[in-house]
Amino acid sequence: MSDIASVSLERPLAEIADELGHSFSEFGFGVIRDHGIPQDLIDRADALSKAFFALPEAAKLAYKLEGSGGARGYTSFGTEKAKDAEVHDLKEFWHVGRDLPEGHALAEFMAPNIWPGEVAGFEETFEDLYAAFENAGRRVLRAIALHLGLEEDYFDATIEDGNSVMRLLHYPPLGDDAPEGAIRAAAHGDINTITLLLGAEEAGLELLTKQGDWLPIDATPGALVVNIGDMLERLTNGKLRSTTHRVVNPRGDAAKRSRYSMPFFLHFRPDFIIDPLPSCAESETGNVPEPAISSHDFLLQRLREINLA
Ligand SMILES: O=C(O)CCC(=O)C(=O)O
Ligand SMILES: [Fe+2]
Repeated sequence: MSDIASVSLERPLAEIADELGHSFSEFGFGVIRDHGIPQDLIDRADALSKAFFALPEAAKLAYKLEGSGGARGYTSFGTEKAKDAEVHDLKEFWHVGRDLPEGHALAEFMAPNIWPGEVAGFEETFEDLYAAFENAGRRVLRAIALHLGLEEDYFDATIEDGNSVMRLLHYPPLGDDAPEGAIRAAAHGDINTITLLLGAEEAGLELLTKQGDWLPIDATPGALVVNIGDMLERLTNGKLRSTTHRVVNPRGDAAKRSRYSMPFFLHFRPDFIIDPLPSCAESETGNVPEPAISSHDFLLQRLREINLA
């Protein structure tokens, strides 16, 4: 078994497509260097995320939108629970989504963003980071398209105006009062198309291999960890794997430190129909294709399972 691929996104896509594709088939994960998201933007975003989570709980709770499924703004510690988990995750987070112009045909699927007034520069910085994540994600999907034998730009139209969500995550230092068995992020698969994650150089992220072992993911500082979500797994009839992963609690001194990370959950357009690709038929993957479903309906199904809708 080879290792998780680590590739430079500056290389010609045709050269990296299969290396990445095989890593996504075997592990569901790949590491991307030279992803084009400027380091100074990442540094600013990190600092602002830390500044937000350092606010008093009451100030943060003012940005919790009841009944919105946590799609925008703040979700407090002790809310999200992985599918089938007994206890909640040890994390709090903030969601930034796409801002569509008023009257846009897809506006009904995407609530407007809210911004914490206490943290100067938050809106501008995270709008920029959202756009930078999108560009990197589009390029990764072009490599995936080549690997699948599709036109390079196949995915471009499928993600245009998609309801991708950027999550700023804070796992506080471990308290003594955590429920038995609770971990920073319990084992789960991501729901979306692909996820691009910044901050994985801080230890804790692990994936479940096909053989059933937990494999720590170690990323070089500044690299993007990319994983396949359930929607792309369904479209490719399991050829690309949406792999179960988790964030374990650190031991020793690290337990006294917070962990911060920033996943970008790249989504298809809400009206994109996830209909398994003919090139990923049962004869190729051994799986019976799932029926077609719109990306929006699929998302709703899954959010209900994790307590967010
Ligand atoms: O914080 C991390 O490293 C991973 C987070 C994650 O898997 C998620 O939020 O879906
Ligand atoms: Fe995840």
